[in-house]
Amino acid sequence: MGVSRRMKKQGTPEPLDEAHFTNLKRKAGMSVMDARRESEKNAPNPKRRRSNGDKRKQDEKPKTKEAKEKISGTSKSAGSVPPHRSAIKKSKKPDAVTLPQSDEGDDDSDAVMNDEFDVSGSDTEDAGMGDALDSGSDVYDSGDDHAHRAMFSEDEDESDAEEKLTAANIVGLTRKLDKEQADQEAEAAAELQEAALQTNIEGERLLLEESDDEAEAVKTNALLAPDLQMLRQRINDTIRVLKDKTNFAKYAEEGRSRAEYEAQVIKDICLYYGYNEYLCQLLFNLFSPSEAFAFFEANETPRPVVIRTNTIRTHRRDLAQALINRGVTLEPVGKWSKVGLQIFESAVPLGATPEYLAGHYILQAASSFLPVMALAPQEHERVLDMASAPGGKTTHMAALMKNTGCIFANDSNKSRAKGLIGNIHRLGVKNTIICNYDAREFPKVIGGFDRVLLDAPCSGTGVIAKDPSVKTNKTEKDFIMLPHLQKQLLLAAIDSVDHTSRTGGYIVYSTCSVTVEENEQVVQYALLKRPNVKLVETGLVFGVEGKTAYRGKIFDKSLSMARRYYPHTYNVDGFFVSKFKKTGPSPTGSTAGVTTAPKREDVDEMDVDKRPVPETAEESEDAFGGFDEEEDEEYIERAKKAVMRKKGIDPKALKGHQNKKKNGVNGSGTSGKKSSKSK
Ligand SMILES: C[S@@+](CC[C@H](N)C(=O)[O-])C[C@H]1O[C@@H](n2cnc3c(N)ncnc32)[C@H](O)[C@@H]1O
Repeated sequence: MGVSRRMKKQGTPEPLDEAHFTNLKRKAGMSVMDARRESEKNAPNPKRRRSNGDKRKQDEKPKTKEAKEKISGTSKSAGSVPPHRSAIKKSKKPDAVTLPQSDEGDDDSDAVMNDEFDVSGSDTEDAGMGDALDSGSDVYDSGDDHAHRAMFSEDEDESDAEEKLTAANIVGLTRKLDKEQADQEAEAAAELQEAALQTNIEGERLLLEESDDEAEAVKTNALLAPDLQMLRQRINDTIRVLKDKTNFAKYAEEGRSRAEYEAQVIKDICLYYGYNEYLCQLLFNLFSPSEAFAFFEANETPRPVVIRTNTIRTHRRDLAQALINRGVTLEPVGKWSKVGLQIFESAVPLGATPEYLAGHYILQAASSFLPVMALAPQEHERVLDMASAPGGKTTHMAALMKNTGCIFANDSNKSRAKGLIGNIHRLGVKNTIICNYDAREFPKVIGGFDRVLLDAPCSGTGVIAKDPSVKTNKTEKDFIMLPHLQKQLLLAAIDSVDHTSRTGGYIVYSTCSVTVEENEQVVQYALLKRPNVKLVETGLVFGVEGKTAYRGKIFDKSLSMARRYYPHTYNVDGFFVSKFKKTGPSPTGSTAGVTTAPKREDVDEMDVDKRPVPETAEESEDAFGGFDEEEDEEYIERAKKAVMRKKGIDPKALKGHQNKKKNGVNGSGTSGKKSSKSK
């Protein structure tokens, strides 16, 4: 009972409650985004925001209990839980600070990475919780070493001790929460009556087509709050009509088709949340109408702030203790991860603690752990991370491999690689080579990997809460171009793997998008083009099955082994994870095998620069690993010569030949030499 309410965790999460989402940005006549901007403007620091909490909290309540259940598809009896932000607060907590942006990004847009979270800010429902949680404060009191030792026990996943500790504090908390709930219910009952008057609008009226002027008025925030409420109510009502055949027969207006209702609700959702119509329809089609509504709602609130312990440098228990001592309120992210910590509140900037600077953790969204967990790279393997910047997953892989073996961390975007290099140095990763290729070319560069991760560039429809610009800037063209690139990249990933690998032979394909076009359809394409791979279980303990059929398209049955993650079901960023096993060589004519990986003995013989790498990116001359072009050229020349010598070619002889060609000289060696000298 109380335990689950109090200790609401990220891991294997329960569906989100609608009340949590509805942080009513619905100020008079404002779009969601504008209202958010407005509230940020008015509440620049957490303290101020919190002082407004009560009023907001009132606003946030769903109009009716019934409506709440309809929208979220859950009811209290069905185990609906309060939002994740209803976490424990210390009785005397220091002022919270705005948390920094994540160290990693899950799509190729920089905007995704620029979001800032405020765990105690306007999006939370913590009004009143401070008092309520007095009794629980000692669990998170940094002085209570015993409590935290128990919480982060040796095997990192012990929950017994955690529960005992929690139980001791739960009675007072439960009483307080129950009282709050009773008050809310009384209030809701009063509102119910009021709402019944307001919303008892004839279906005909609800479905009246808006004139262009009216639609424009919504866009320009000229509508008054009641109209926005009515829009929301109409979405609710239409969703109810569309729920199933019975409801349609019962509630639909005579003469109106399902398609008309659908068109209406899409239009309303676009206006209410600010999506372009194409994307709205695409996302709406993924779910049942009520689930789609929950998805759109979930995109309006940020996901929990999570950090990943860097086990190269520390243990989660020690890190947790160190951060608690600094006034951070946290708890393990869930049983599914041994390295994640969910941050509820922090008195210090998480991107500037000594532990952060010493590389003990990285800010990383919980769902970004999943592709690496599925890949499960082993010690001493050779692994390729095809699209790796800024390195959240590369550094996770390095930690799982205990800094052994070798990771090729590639990204085609040199400027994004700056973050990758920074993270690699900060986190003490030493088994990684950074490359800057278009990954479609990779099998021609080097192959024979034990495992490959393709965390593909994508539209970012899973991270709309982080980057609301996706709502308007992703168009039909993106959903043609991106899958095209993703398919090419996936084939290259497959062709880069050594199917005879004794320990591996695996490829993980992931995106932070939820569209079928970028996920199942890409995987299906690869299965058709590469009969030498099959899908296997990801090994992930939670997640919705991949789709095997979608809008008339039938996919391979094995796609059910892929996993989908949604903000509204797991309170994590939207994600897709699939895992392939390569069972045979790539077909002739494919990119595979053009250049295979050199054998270990050959690598040892190669002309390798053994000078120490600078400790930090700042020490480097430029951010891309400190190489300058001239220096680079020298290394390339040396490596080329070594390769030539191995092939039995005299590099000097070839140099003369090249110089001749450069100068357009076809004649005698003398002129070639001359030009070389003059140069
Ligand atoms: C989703 S992000 C990768 C995030 C990264 N895996 C992490 O965990 O930090 C996708 C990356 O793909 C890179 N990218 C886009 N097109 C590429 C291509 N053709 N070859 C290699 N990388 C590419 C982008 O620069 C971007 O950094």
